Amino acid sequence: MKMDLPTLDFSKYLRGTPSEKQQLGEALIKSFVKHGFVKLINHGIPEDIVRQYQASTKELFDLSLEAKREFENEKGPKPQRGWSSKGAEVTAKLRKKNIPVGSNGDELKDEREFFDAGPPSDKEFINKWPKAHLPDFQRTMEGCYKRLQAASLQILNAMEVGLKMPKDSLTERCNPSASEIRLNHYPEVDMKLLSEGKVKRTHAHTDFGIITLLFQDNVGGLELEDRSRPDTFVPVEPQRPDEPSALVVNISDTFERWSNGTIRAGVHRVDVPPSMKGLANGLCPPRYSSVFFFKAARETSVGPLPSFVTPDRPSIYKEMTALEYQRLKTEVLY
Ligand SMILES: O=C(O)CCC(=O)C(=O)O
Ligand SMILES: [Fe+2]
Repeated sequence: MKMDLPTLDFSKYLRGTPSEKQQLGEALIKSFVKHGFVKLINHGIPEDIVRQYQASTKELFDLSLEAKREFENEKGPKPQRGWSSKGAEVTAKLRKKNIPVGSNGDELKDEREFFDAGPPSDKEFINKWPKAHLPDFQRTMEGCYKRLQAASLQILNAMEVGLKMPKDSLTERCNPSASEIRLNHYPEVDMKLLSEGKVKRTHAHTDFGIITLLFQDNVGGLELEDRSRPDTFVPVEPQRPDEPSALVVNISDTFERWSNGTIRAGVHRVDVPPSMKGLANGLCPPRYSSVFFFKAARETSVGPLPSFVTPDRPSIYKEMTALEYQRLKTEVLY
């Protein structure tokens, strides 16, 4: 079953007339309310940055296991830093619905390895880099980080326009930056393992931040929940090799909380490419994605914003800081 995920031309916001900006902002919010997702073309991130981001993703995971262990993430209730091996976290545990009765969910593994890095200047949760093996990687990632943070702020400004909120009333909650880069590698895998049902490339979940920005490769497999038919998932078209990069953006938990549940986080997962659905043998090709979790400043509240709380719609989420929320969520993963 296909779903038409809106593709919006973000240059209409970046370089448009006031009325084009307004239209884009409203279309953005409409898509987020309906799907929790949108695709943006002409997103303003230069193509050479996107290519560097994707090439560095592949280069990192091509390192030997032994090399990757030198910058491995330490498990715990805290922002993740460095490399996480296959099965290190159990993403499925982020969504209670995933867990069968009588199980704690530990058998619901993800067939993926990933890498996380926070703000370049982070003194609290220090980044881990593959310095000895890829000397330029850190500089490239820091460049990508800055450009993706800037793009995220522009998208959030466009959301303010769509929601008729004062300019910067949302973006002012994002300084200093606590966003994170996430690189994913889904290794080539036997279809038999994926067809058994317990192991997925990534089990269904929502992300923790405000919005998530994602560049995919040409393989396919990202799926989002169809809200008109809960618990069914539909594919997001993969990137076409001959077209400029499309940025996939989804609403994440912090925005759902800020909006007091009026704009819900997009539930998503990674499955086999659409052409391989239903096959129980053969090999599923490797896949890579380059992601940016745009987050609120650590001390900022992730409780509902006053403009979303009314006598008819009292607050449905607890007050806590963005860092407390991240600790709570990462604690569940291990
Ligand atoms: O690889 C993808 O397309 C999705 C990755 C994802 O959902 C995540 O890293 O949170
Ligand atoms: Fe995700």
